[in-house]
Amino acid sequence: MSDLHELCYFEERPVTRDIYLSPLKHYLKSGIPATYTLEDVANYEKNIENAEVTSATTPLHLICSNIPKDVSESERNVVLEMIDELLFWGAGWCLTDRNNQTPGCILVSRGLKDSEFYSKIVDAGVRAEILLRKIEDASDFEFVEDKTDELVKENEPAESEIIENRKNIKILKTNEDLIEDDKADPSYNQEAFLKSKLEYKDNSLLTKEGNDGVMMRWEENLMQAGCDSLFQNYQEDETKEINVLNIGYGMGIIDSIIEKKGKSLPKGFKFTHFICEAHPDVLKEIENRKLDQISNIKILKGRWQTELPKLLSQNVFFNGIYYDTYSEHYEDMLELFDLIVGLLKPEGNFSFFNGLGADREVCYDVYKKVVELDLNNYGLEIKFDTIKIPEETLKFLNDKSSDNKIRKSYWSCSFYYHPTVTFMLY
Ligand SMILES: C[S@@+](CC[C@H](N)C(=O)[O-])C[C@H]1O[C@@H](n2cnc3c(N)ncnc32)[C@H](O)[C@@H]1O
Repeated sequence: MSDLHELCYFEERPVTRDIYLSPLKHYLKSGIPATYTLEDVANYEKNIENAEVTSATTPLHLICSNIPKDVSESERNVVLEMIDELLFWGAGWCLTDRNNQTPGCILVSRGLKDSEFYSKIVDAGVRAEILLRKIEDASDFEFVEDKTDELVKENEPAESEIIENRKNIKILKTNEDLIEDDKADPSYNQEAFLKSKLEYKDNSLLTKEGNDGVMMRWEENLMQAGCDSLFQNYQEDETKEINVLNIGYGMGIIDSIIEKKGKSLPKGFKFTHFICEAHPDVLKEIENRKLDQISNIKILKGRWQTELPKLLSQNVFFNGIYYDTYSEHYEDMLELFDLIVGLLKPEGNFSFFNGLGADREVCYDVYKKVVELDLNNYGLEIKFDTIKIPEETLKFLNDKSSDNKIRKSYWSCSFYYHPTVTFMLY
């Protein structure tokens, strides 16, 4: 073990600046990388060069594993400064150790989720995600390329990155998974998805070839919460013309709930329910269910990217908009926000299926903040309600047995952050 790593076990108490922080600063300033791992040390001691890296147990992992349970206030401040120092020198907030844990995951498993240590990791994640996006945007311009390379080295995790798959769910991929990355996968690539065959079976909508869950019945109470958000302020609409838009029909769960709600509106309200859907097999199902023959339902056949701009020019405005698609990415959501601000009535509400980062709690918390910052840029604010995911649902979703019809599980958090978005200045 190196001297740097040894510091992170807090064997000597109390934890003071002199014993811990000063030497840590010294090691980092003298060139030891903040991402120097136990695995690097082991390879060095065995004289192994260019070893394939499969895990990264960094000083930040060790600190998170070893913060004493009985840490005093002054010790806590020193540990927080050590975390700050490591993050300043580029310690990766989302690197994974041999147990596939990030530093934040370790804090969660030790019951330290409500601590300042955890907040620091989450804030570092938010900064890194936003910075990376800016760098990606800036790399379109040649004149900034050299500088951004340096920034990437300093801030980008070396061996893992956040990517997204189905339903906008951002997942942390480690180096092993990255090799497997398949851009032609319908759960990742929208063009491939729209060409793939889908089938409705076992209370789910699945891709025929891959058995990936596009939509599943367990999300019913999340859809109920989504619908509740859309109708939150309809009483304030003086025109009494209530328009609700659902983007992505899937199994039509939220649409059935929206229809029921529409029927229960007080007399005098004129209710129209718009559904935007792009997949041919789902459009066929909509036809089979004869939804296009219901007078207050309007089906927008095509991708929202094509259909919603048309509404803008027709001056249609919405009391509620819900977004839940498949095989789209966070960048698509950012594009959608441009349209949301144009389509939402001033008292309107927007909500979406929130799978952003949901494969592990720390990523889910990072994206809870990232999306808030992005929406704030549009003059929108977001409120989250936490909904518990039942144990049996989690067990079913993560069941690896051959009986389970879904190929890949897409949910592992024991709770769901349900979002409701409104204009700040309303
Ligand atoms: C997860 S399902 C929606 C489930 C729905 N919320 C429910 O309650 O059953 C996603 C749906 O979005 C559709 N979709 C995917 N990308 C789309 C796009 N760009 N525009 C419109 N619909 C899209 C898919 O075909 C699929 O039917």
